[in-house]
Amino acid sequence: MDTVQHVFRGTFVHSTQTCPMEVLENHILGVGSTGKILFIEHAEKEAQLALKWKFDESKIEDLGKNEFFMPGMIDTHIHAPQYSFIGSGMDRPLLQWLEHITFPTEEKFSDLDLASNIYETVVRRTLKNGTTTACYFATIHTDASLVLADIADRYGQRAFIGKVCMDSNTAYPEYIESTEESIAETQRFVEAMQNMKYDRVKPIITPRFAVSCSERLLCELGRLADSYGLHIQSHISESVAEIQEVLNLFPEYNNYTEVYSKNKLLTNMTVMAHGCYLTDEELHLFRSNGSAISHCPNSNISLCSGHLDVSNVIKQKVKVGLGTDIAGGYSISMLDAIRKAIETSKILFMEREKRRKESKTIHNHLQEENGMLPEKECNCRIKNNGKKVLSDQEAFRLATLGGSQALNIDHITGNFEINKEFDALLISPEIHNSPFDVFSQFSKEDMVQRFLYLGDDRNIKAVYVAGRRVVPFQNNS
Ligand SMILES: Nc1nc2[nH]cnc2c(=O)[nH]1
Ligand SMILES: [Zn+2]
Repeated sequence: MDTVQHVFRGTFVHSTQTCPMEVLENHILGVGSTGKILFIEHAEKEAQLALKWKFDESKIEDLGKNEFFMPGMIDTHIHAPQYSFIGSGMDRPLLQWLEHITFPTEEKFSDLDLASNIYETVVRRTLKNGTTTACYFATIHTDASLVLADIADRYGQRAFIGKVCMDSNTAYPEYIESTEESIAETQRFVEAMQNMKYDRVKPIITPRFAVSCSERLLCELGRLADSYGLHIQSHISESVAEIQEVLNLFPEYNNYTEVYSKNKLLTNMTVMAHGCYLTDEELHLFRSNGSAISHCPNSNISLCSGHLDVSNVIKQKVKVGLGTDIAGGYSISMLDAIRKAIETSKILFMEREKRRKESKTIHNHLQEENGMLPEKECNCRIKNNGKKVLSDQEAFRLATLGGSQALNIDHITGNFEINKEFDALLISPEIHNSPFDVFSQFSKEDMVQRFLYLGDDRNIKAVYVAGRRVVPFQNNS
C-alpha cells in the first residue's frame, strides 16, 4: 500500500465528466508517495481514513478560510520562444505577423544562451500562473528544443515539447530546414528525449502548419508519430488567408483537415490549434479520429483571425481544451483564456441573435424558441439555459479536464479523481494585495467565480504537480 505524503482538508473544486464544476466543501484529500490521489472523502471520515492509510491526524494540512484547491490548468497550445515578444506586434494579420515578427524572432533561437534565458522565464511565468501542463511549440532548432525540455523537467512542469518542423517558407526563407533535415532532426529530438527518461516531459511531433510543410514532410512526420507512438500538434483553419493558401498548395485534397488526416497526422493523440473555420464535415473527421482542438480565443481576436464556435465543437463531441497561443495571444494566463472563451461565445451569440432578429419578427423568433419568453419577462438565464453561451463552469472544465482530454492524458491528470496525479492550485482569495474583494455573503461558488473573472497569480498561493510543490519555487529551480 502506498504511503501518504500529504493530507489536505478544506474545499476542493473540480470538473467531472458529468458535472462541469463540483464544489466539495469540508473534504479531505490524500496524496501518495508517487504523487497520486489516494482518497478524497468528506472530512467526517477522517478517523477512518487515518486508520486505513496509517497517517497521523496532526499531519493534516488545513486550508485557510475561503481558500480552495482546484486542478492545475492545462495550456494546450503555447509557443515558448514567442514569449520574447509577448504583447507586441498585435497590429498585423496572421501571415504577415509570422513573416515580419515571428519567424525573424524564432530564427535567433539557434543561440542556446538566448533560448535558455527565454525558456526559463516562460516556464517560471506559466507555472506561477497555474499552468501545470503546457503543450509547447519550440523552434526548428533541436538542441534549443531539448533545452526547453530540460528546464520544464527541472521546474517540475508537465509538458509536451515540439521541435517545430517546416521545410517551406517562401515568406521568410531564412528560417527553414530541408525536408531531410527536418525528418532526421525530429528523429534525433525524439530519441534524445526518450534517452532522458523524463517522467512528465514528452516529445510531440510538430509540423508547424500545412502552409510551411511539403506533402512529403507531412507524410514522414505522420509515419514517425505512428512508429514512436507520439502525440502530434499543429495549426488548422485559423484564418481565411491561411486556408486559401492551403487549398492552393494542396489542390488534390478536399479540405484542410484532409491534408492532415490523409498523412496520418489526425489521431487520438493529436491537438490542432484554432479550427475557427472548420466545417461540420471536418469536425466529424476530428470526432471519428478522436482528435482534439485547442481553442485559443485571445489569439483569434488579437490577430483578427476569426472566432471558434466552441459550443458547436462540444455539441459535435470533439475533444477541446484552451490555449494561450503565446504570442498570437498576449496573455500567459489560462484565466485569461477562460474569460476570452466566454466572451467569444457571447459575441457569437449576439451576432447570431442580431442576424436572427434582422430576418425574423420577434413573434416568429419566440415560437422557434419553444415558447421561451424574452429575457425581460422571465427570470431564467435565457442564454445559459438555451445552451447558447459557454457557461463559467464549462469554461473552467475546458481549462482543466477538457485540456487533459484534448492531450489524451485524462487518465493521469485533469481533476481530483482517485489514482490521478495531484496537479493542483491552492487558491487564496484573501491574500494581501488580492485583485478582488471577498464579501461575507459569498458562497464557495461565488468565490470560485470571482477568482476566475478577477483573480491572478497573486491568488495562486501554491502549485503542485504530481504531489510535488513546484510554486513557490524551490532553491534548486
Ligand atoms: N497563431 C499562430 N499561428 C500559426 N500558424 C503557423 N505558425 C503559427 C504561429 O506561430 N502562431
Ligand atoms: Zn500557435
